[in-house]
Amino acid sequence: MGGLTVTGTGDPLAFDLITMGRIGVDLYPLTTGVPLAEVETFGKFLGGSPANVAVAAARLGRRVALITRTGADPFGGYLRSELRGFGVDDRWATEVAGLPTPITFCEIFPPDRFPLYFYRLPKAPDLEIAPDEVDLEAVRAARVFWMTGTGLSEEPSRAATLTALEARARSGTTVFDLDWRPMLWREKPGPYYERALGWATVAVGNTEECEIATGQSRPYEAARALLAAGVELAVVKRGPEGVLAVHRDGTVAEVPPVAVEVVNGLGAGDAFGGALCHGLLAGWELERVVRFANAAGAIVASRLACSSAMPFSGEVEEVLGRAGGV
Ligand SMILES: Nc1ncnc2c1ncn2[C@@H]1O[C@H](COP(=O)(O)OP(=O)(O)O)[C@@H](O)[C@H]1O
Ligand SMILES: O=C(O)C[C@@H](O)[C@H](O)C(=O)COP(=O)(O)O
Repeated sequence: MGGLTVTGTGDPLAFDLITMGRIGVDLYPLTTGVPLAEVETFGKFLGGSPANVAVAAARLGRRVALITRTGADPFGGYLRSELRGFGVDDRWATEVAGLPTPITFCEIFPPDRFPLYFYRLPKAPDLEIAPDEVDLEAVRAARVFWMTGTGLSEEPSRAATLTALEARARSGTTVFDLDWRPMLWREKPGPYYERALGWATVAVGNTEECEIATGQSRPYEAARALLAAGVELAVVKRGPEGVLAVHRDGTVAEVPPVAVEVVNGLGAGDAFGGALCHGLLAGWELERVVRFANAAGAIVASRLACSSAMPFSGEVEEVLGRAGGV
C-alpha cells in the first residue's frame, strides 16, 4: 500500500493544520501520587486538547493555527502568549467578554489514574465560537482540519464546528477527535457524533470514545464501525496497549506500546494526535505514521506536563530507534 496522501488547495499560505476547540490553563500538581487536597505546588501550562494537538504538530515543524476563544482576562493573555511561543498562530484565539478563561486541575496517580477537574463555569469561552466568526476560506484551505467531540457539546460552538466540517466537504484530511468528556455534556452526544462522522475522513479515539461514537469498544469492531460511519481511516488509541489503525483500502497497522515509566498519562492522546497529523502530512506509510504517533504518545506519558512536554522530531526518532521502529 502506498503512502497516505494529504491533498490541499495548493494555496502557499494555507496552514498545514488548523485545530478547533477548547483551550485553558492546566494547573497540574508538581508532586505526583498526592491527592489534590494535599497538593501545595502547582505548575501552570497551556492546556485543552485541541490546543495541545496544535502545539504538538508545531513542535514537529508544522504551520499550525488554532480556532478558539479565551476570557478577556490575564489567563487569556497568558494562553495567547504561550501559543505564539510554541509557534502556533493565535489570530483566531480571540477574547469573549464576561467569561473567565477555563482552568483544569488533575490528580496524578501513576501509572493509570489521572482524574481531571474542569472549571468552565458559567460557560467556557471556547463554546462561544459562532459560525459566522469562522474563517471558512482558511478552514477549507488547510491541509488538515482537526475538531473535537467537546466542540459539539453546546451551541454556538456545535453549529460553528459543523459549519467548518461542511465547508471542507470532505476535501483534504478532516479529523474528528472523538474526545469524550462526559462532564461537559448536558445532552446525548449520539446524533452530533453521527453528523460529524459523516463529514470526517479520519476518526481518532480511545476505546471508551469509540464506544460513545459507535457502540463498539473492542478495537477491530470499533474500527470497522467507524469506517462504516464514513471515514477513510479509523484510529483506535489503546493507552498502554498501543494503537490499531485500519484504512478503508484494507491496510491495517497494529502497533504495540513503547515501554515507558508513566509519570502522567494526560496529554499522551494529544501528542499522538499532533504526531498523527505530522505523519499524514508527510505522506508516510500507515505503519510509520502510527509508530511515530505511538512513540510521541509514550514520550508525553513519561512526562508531567502536556503542551510543554510535546516532543520534537529528533526525540521521537530516538525512541523509535531504540524500540526498533520503522
Ligand atoms: N502508558 C503508556 N505507555 C506507552 N504508550 C502510551 C501510554 N499511554 C499512552 N500511550 C500512547 O499514547 C496513545 C494515546 O494515549 P491514550 O491514553 O490512549 O489516549 P487518550 O489520552 O486520548 O485517552 C496510545 O495509543 C499510545 O500510543
Ligand atoms: O482539555 C482537556 O481535556 C484537558 C487538558 O487541559 C489537558 O491538557 C489534558 O488532559 C489532555 O489530555 P488528553 O486529551 O488525554 O491527551
